[in-house]
Amino acid sequence: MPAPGPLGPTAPAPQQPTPSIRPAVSASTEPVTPPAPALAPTPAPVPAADPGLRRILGGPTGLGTSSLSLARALKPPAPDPHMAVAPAPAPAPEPDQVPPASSVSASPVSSSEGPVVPGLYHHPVPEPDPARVEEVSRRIKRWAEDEVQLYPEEWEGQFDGFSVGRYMVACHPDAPGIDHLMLATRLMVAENALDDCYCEDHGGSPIGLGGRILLAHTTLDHLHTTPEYAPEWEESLGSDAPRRAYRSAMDYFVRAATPSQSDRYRHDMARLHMGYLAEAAWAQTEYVPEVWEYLAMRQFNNFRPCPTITDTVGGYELPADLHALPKMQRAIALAGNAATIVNDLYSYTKELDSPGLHLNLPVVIARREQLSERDAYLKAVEVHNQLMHAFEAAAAEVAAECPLPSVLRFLKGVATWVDGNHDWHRTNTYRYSLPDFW
Ligand SMILES: CC(C)=CCC/C(C)=C(\C)COP(=O)(O)OP(=O)(O)O
Ligand SMILES: [Mg+2]
Repeated sequence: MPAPGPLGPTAPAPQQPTPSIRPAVSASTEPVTPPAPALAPTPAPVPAADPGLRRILGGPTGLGTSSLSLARALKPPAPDPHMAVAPAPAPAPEPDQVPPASSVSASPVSSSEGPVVPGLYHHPVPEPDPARVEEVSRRIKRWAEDEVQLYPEEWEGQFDGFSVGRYMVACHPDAPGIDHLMLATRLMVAENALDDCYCEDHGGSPIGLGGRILLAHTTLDHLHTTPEYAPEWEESLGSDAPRRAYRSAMDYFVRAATPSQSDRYRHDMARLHMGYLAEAAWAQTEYVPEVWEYLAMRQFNNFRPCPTITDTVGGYELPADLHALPKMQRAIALAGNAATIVNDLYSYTKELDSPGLHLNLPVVIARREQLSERDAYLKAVEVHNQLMHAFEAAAAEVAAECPLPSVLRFLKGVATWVDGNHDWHRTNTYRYSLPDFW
């Protein structure tokens, strides 16, 4: 098997570097002025004619206010020859029309396979481009098996059942091509490998998790140390599947991203790892947190690192100072929280069946608020819906205050990721099934 990707300046190049996504400046020789993003040949288009963006941008509503909408004032996007043609979305309703059928599901069945959680506020997505899904699925399997030796043969069915190709194509419809999609797909696989193998049901345990996670985190945020100790660290990075996957996926990512995008990702992964540790500490002491405490933990043990790479995957950059705006941070946190509670709802029965008490929002609400399982689940749906509405309001606020093309495209990308994430959970009937509450 070939060796995994490089660790930095002294390490060999990855096996299949993709010339089209090689950055102008090597990640190891970061200039004072950040280089242009390697994957951003063109400035971010302004996707304002899209109803999805109108949803994010919001603007005043009510009779006679449509001309005030920020989204309507913006130009439509320049056509992108690399982008898959998605079915044209339906036009946004005028204020006196009925709201889009997309908003709240009253029926447990949506258009394609897999029921929607009844009452869940969500937005259906176009069917992901099948050609992209097929190619991403083919390439990710080659990467998992040949480059990082991710799983033993007997886990192959679970890898296929995860359907990560469909997941990432649905979440990143604006990716210029397969190489960009692969950046997100490798990271998604690596993140799940670590969660499964360190924390959950593929050999994971809360005991000693802090040490294991910290060492794995150095695949993303390298150890800088003396020549005496560096070789042992370098060797450790190939010593288990999660570390091999993190190291390789990050290596590809760093080569494609700007330094500040890579740093953003490292920071989000540190947040994620802190969340894993809180969850593990509570499992170890059998502590059932209060609902707000659970929500705080789940804000860290969260999908956040996935939507926040939407600009790198889209081939442009949201500048660091705009990403850091408090209102942008709020919008990102709410998006991550809504997306993560979607997981709690769809994985509820899977987690009830797992050994021990697996915390998720319905379980914690039932315990802490003395509600029946059904009422607690319905309350968790309501919490999710409030988070989604809060995200959309927060995103509209940022867009109104800072209507720059990169900001608008980033917000749209995050919203699209949230919708694609919901759709993946809904359609992944291999992995998830709904409780029988309706
Ligand atoms: C992809 C990514 C950043 C994952 C990090 C955390 C994670 C695995 C989730 C937010 C999903 O939640 P959970 O661990 O409950 O996953 P399953 O329900 O087992 O699918
Ligand atoms: Mg879950």
